[in-house]
Amino acid sequence: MKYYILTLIIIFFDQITKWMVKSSMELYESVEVIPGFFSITSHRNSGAAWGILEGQMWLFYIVTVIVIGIIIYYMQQYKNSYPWLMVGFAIILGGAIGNFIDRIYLQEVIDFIDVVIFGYDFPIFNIADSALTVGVIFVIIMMLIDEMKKKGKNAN
Ligand SMILES: CCC[C@@H]1OC(=O)[C@@H](C)C[C@H](C)CCCCC(=O)CCC[C@@H](CC)/C=C/C=C(\COC)CC[C@@H](O)[C@@H](O)C[C@H](O)CNC1=O
Repeated sequence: MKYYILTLIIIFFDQITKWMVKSSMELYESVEVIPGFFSITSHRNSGAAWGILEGQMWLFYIVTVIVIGIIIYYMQQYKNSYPWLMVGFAIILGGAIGNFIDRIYLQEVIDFIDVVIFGYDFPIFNIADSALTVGVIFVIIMMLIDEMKKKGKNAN
């Protein structure tokens, strides 16, 4: 149960930062934080990553509900056996719900984290996207570590 607190914290920070951007910045207004690397740019995206499937809200609702359903199912399954995996799932859940709230209320997602990584102007994203990406990578790493542990046991 305590993992859902992590989910709520991510949703809270995601919604707070989006609200601050929406209420205090003009659309497409940009504030350089670290010149040449990191800016806060008020942006909207009615699609998914890289603006794909723009405007397909019903598809996003269905996919997001499926993602949330799968995550909650696995969190119930593994809640006593894989604590670190639960952390990863709770982070993904926070990200998925954060963007889901935007899509329901605004039919688009508020983005504002504008970074230039190795000279590539990465798509502008938000806290929810960061949680989804970090959570997905974290879960993959935890599963790989668990696989190696199992192989190690079988080898002995
Ligand atoms: C992060 C998933 C995208 C997020 O998915 C969600 O909401 C989920 C819960 C529901 C979607 C309907 C389904 C996921 C589609 C998967 C996908 O798209 C492939 C993702 C690859 C990913 C590696 C894991 C790359 C990362 C990209 C970006 C994030 O970099 C940190 C750029 C984000 C910017 O394009 C920004 O405008 C996006 C905007 O905020 C809306 N966000 C979404 O749709």
